[in-house]
Amino acid sequence: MAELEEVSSAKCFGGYQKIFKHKSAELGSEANFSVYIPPIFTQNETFPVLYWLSGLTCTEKNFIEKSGFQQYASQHKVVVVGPDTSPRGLNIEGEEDSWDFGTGAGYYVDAITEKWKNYRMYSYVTKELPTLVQQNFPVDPTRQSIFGHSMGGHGALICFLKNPGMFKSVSALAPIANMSMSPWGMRAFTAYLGPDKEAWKEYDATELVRKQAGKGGEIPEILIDQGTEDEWFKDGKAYLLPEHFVDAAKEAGVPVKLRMQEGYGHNYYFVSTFIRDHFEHHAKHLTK
Ligand SMILES: N[C@@H](CCC(=O)N[C@@H](CSC=O)C(=O)NCC(=O)O)C(=O)O
Repeated sequence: MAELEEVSSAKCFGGYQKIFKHKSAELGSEANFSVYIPPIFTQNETFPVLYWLSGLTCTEKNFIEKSGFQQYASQHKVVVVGPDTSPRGLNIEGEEDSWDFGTGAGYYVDAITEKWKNYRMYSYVTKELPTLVQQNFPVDPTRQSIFGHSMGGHGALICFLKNPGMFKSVSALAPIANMSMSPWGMRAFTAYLGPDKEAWKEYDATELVRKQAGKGGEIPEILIDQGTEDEWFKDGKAYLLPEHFVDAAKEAGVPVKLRMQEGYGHNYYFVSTFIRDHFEHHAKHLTK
């Protein structure tokens, strides 16, 4: 069993907000992740688990320090796990040069180019981390869901759509919903996946939802919130493109609720405002 080292622990809403580190086999580097454990009243009790994926520049800390989610995790009795956003400290040439590429910008894909071969956040999030969590924390592996913000919203959507049955539900706040058409996505996919755009489709939420035609009845409603004053969305900015995802989902018969939130930006003020709704969305699937 992989060894976990506790980095920090703080009591919060009756439960504990913790950070752990370990040596990741997928990433070939040390990796940190956060875990919120709700109050435990019964011995051997297990909880559903909700995976949170963060956006560009984030570590495992942004969400736990800025969103205020712990009160809802405590109330709904859900374990919440949040990984870092890329491998770190690999000394790859150029990995520290940009805020939206390299370190802090793993985009939840498994890179196939030689230079970025350690950037395997997709396998880390869908395989290594859930295994670690199931081995070390009181979770029920049959009740898992996933959500995220921006790059992490993209990550949540693709992890859900690529793994039917693994997650009970998905939601996203201001996701990068069509990576192949987003300037962020085009740069990252070219570097991590190479120039063949067919390979990009495997990690593009809009392309993946398009492929769900005929399976709509099996997919629970996907919740997406988008701020109208989001600097990556307003005035025709084409970084997020939630409308492309909604159109493709509609064609495929997949239920999506896109809520346009008047006046909100791309920041954690927006995330913290709507995070309660996202817990309620997932609790309907996880706690019944
Ligand atoms: N250049 C800025 C902005 C970076 C930024 O806005 N990051 C967002 C995610 S964007 C898409 O994935 C974020 O979540 N930031 C963390 C936070 O705590 O606000 C910068 O370098 O900060």
